[in-house]
Amino acid sequence: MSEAADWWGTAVSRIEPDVIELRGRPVQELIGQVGFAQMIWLMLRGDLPDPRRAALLEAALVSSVDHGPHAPSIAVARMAITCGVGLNNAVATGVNLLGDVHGGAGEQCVALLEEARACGDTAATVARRRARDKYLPGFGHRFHTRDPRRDPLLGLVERAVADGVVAGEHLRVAKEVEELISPVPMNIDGATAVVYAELGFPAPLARGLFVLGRSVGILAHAWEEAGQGRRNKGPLPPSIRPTYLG
Ligand SMILES: CC(C)(COP(=O)(O)OP(=O)(O)OC[C@H]1O[C@@H](n2cnc3c(N)ncnc32)[C@H](O)[C@@H]1OP(=O)(O)O)[C@@H](O)C(=O)NCCC(=O)NCCSC(=O)C[C@@](O)(CC(=O)O)C(=O)O
Repeated sequence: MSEAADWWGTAVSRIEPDVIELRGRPVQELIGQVGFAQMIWLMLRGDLPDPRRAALLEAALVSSVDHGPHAPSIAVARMAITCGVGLNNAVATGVNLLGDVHGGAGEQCVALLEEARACGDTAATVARRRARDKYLPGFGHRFHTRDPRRDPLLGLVERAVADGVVAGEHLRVAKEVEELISPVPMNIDGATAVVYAELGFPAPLARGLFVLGRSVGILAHAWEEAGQGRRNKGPLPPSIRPTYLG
């Protein structure tokens, strides 16, 4: 193959006149046959998951869709749309707020679970990590003392472990961490990280997958806000002035 043809060489898709193949499968065979969670798996990993694994992935995506205008990623998207930008800009604004502290901590949480698993001593791993940073990724919440998304997600993983679908090692370690830092609760980044790690997704994809799920809620909120017709809506009602500290 020539250097020019190799420039964007990809194993993800093959597009030729009248041909669209995604991960080696003609798109005609995918449309109407494959669910969106399966499609995400196929595109990221190159194969199709069995229905149990696809259902776990879908559950994690569903659980991270929305957390209302309290959540920074939702609030900024709503604010953005009132400034006259397009829906795509509003969605990008919300997605751009997902990071180490909000919605993106799944990446570091998977790494933490891997580290504890490899070390074989979760308490030692937690102590080592907390000596560097008092906040462990995937744990803690601004107002939930028990995140309502945790139990259903971990319950699904427990069932998958019982049925031999996943190994359960990341689940075990995550529960040990939670116990060690109790009462700090596991949050949604942590619970989805358990699912993604059990399914074998590399750590950075835990963040990428959270972005996909949350994009749905961001879009819904931006669309609703657009319909309310407010213009140039700031973070506070105009009657409330930030305290001047000068
Ligand atoms: C999330 C938050 C900033 C909350 O802080 P908070 O303000 O509540 O905690 P603080 O007041 O700082 O701490 C009080 C006491 O608990 C201790 N403590 C707290 N967290 C601890 C922890 N992780 N490991 C050990 N110890 C901890 C701390 O050391 C202190 O102890 P002490 O000093 O002795 O008093 C914090 O946990 C944190 O950075 N987590 C790690 C990053 C992470 O996982 N991010 C994902 C969060 S989920 C999300 O983004 C999605 C969301 O749910 C968002 C939404 O809507 O909110 C949605 O769906 O959109």
